[in-house]
Amino acid sequence: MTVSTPPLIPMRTPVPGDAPVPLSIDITPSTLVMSTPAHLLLADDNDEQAPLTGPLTALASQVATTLHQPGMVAAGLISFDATSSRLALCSAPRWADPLLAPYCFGCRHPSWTLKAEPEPAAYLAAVRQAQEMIKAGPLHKVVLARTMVLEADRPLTVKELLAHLPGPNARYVYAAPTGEDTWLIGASPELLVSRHGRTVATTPMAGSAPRSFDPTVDQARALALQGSGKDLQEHRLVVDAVARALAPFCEHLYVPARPQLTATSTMWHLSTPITGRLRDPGTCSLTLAAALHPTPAVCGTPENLAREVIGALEPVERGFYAGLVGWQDAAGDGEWALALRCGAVSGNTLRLYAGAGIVAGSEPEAELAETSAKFSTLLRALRVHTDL
Ligand SMILES: C=C(O[C@H]1C=CC=C(C(=O)O)[C@@H]1O)C(=O)O
Repeated sequence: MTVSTPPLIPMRTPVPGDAPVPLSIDITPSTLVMSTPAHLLLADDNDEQAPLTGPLTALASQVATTLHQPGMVAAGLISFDATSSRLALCSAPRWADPLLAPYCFGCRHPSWTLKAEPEPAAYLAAVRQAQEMIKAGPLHKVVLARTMVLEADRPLTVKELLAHLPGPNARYVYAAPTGEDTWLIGASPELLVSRHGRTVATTPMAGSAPRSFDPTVDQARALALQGSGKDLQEHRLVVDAVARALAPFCEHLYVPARPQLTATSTMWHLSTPITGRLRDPGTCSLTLAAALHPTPAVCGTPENLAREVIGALEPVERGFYAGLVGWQDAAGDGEWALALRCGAVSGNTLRLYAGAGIVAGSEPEAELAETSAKFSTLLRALRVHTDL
């Protein structure tokens, strides 16, 4: 069994003013917080420039004209449907070492009430409907998501929620403002794309299995995933789409023939670390993100049909879930993770999102269990005990 190491991301060279791991993170309601395998970024809105809110296709040129000073970054969220974004333009980003472990000790957790939306039975019905469409063709794969609404007995703060999220293998931990006193927080395993100089990296994931507390069962699930025809097919669709989208930008593109296993604290995933070298050093990270998003890891194939099916079968708008969270600097370097394993925070409410890739060979009950396991990334971190 091969278990992957994190993707190769060159460390950013420390500059004067960088801080060591912070003991307490100083954030305001407009701070984007993003911890990646290489660093922690804290980016605040610039008082003189409103955040960029346009479609993904317009962002590369808007960011290029707006980031006029070395050291500035544009950082934030891009929606799943790519029509809207919220990128703060930050002239003095704070960089520090990544967050590796929870940094909240002995806090009082709220009491929660939970409600699945839609109910599990409705999700199962939607999965079966999607499978009928796949049988009829030409749909091959669609990612169907559901949500879980958690109501706390008191208002939630991003600071307290974020403090519990870092942990083993949650490669991208983030809290990003989405509006007046609303945020998306999450702990995602998946890198959509990074660009550092001429080096491009992406780690598509698809094909998953919940982890088990029993080590024997856990290993058996990992091995079964590695040999599962259904999961390998689901994974291949994503790798092919990603390689096709990146190829025109790259003079070399290394695509491993077989996926690896990646573990998070709650899931096993099939993942393929792809690296490339840019043909044109002027291609920025947002141009690459626009060419890739949405991959079949969050949407499906064919893409337009999958989008329609998602619109028809998912009762809750995705918003920024399954969109992108990340940053780009004035040199065009940047990192964009998929906004997965996340929840939208507003007042006392936290709405969690989780999806699963549906293909012809899917078993609806297993896809429901997979979404439950994906919810448990945040539920466990926040000490919410529930039988999903
Ligand atoms: C859509 C989600 O996960 C994606 C990422 C990794 C594996 C996936 C899968 O196996 O279905 C999903 O494509 C989610 O976490 O909500």
